Amino acid sequence: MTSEQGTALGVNSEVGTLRTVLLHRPGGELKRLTPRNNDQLLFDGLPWVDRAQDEHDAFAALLRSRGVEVLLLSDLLAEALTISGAARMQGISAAVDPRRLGHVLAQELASYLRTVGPDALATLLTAGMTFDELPIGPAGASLVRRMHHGGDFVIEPLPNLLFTRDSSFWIGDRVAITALALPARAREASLTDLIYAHHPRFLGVRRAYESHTAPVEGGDVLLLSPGVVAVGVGERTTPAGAEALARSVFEDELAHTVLVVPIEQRRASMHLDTVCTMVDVDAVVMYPAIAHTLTAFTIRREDDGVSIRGAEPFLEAAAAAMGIGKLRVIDTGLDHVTAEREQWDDGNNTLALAPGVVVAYERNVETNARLEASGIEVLRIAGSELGSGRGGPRCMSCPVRRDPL
Ligand SMILES: NC(=O)NCCC[C@H](N)C(=O)O
Repeated sequence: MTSEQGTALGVNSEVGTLRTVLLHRPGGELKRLTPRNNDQLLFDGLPWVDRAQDEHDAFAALLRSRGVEVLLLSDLLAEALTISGAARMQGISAAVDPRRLGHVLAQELASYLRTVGPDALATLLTAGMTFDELPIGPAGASLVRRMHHGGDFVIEPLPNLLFTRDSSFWIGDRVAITALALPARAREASLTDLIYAHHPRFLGVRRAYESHTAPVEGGDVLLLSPGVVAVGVGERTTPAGAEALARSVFEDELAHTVLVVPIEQRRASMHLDTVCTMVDVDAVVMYPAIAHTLTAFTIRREDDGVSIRGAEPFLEAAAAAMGIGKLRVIDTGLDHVTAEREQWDDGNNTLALAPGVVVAYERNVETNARLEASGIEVLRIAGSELGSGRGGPRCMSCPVRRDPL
């Protein structure tokens, strides 16, 4: 057992010193994006893939240079598929959809996938497969094969795997596999599920939010302080999802308070972490247009059930729940146009490596300058290609181990 394996995994805040993180180095799945499918696959443009990989490598290198252990999703996936037949079955059955492929093709595809080695299978499960790439004989009795175009997907690619924040998150010593709201992302959770179930690194790790009763995405979940969780409700996480998550974390004694934060249902603010992230134990960077209008419902665990208050101003409700006098907002103080541009480019989506130390996209010059003026150390990364999926450093990282606060 390595020393890392001997150290307890878990996360109880947004800012405790980051020790281990899960990233996904983008690969062949980004090469599937075309002007015809990019909207449906939730990208705003077509990234230059080699450059996106360079940018991602630099992000991973920066984290390593700061002492963070970087786990890569593809490596974990291939290792889990190598070790476990059950993992292979799980990955294959999530990727083969008989409703879309028909039974003939579904059976042929599943039989083929069972013969593929673990590395190749990991690639197929992430990058997908087109009808042209089907290695099995003529269409025969499959009407579906006869009627599809060669470039259509037999297995849909998962370009948004890059945003590891959304398909799982840790709360305390448990991991939650999320229920992703949109069809383009739903299968991502089958891969995080199989990794956490079958990779030896995660042996014995227990689950949070197991019921999956309604959509909850990790980008909407902020661990404001030990025991206090904020959950954004908007385009992705639903009110039912937030309610179910609250009940689940109360039952498992992972939190005593959940703040449910309504956010506008539009692409620019698809998750709470697109408008607000923590940069210190008592400080957030927030999109100025909403900083003082955001509200929250406060759900508390009580001896005889739960209580719900609100909605009240978010900053006050958060400070009260966290037991601090005030939650500092780093006042980006920007004019409307600059603030809107930098919010769109994920200026508010920072990843904290420790209290007061964050990773941010370099392009958000004004927001970064304001953060530094407030005493925050900003480690800049390039993101011109990575950002075309509309996600920043927080979206691209799932902390697995932070020092407890
Ligand atoms: N937490 C996040 O905000 N993640 C970014 C997700 C971007 C992705 N293209 C999506 O639309 O889901």
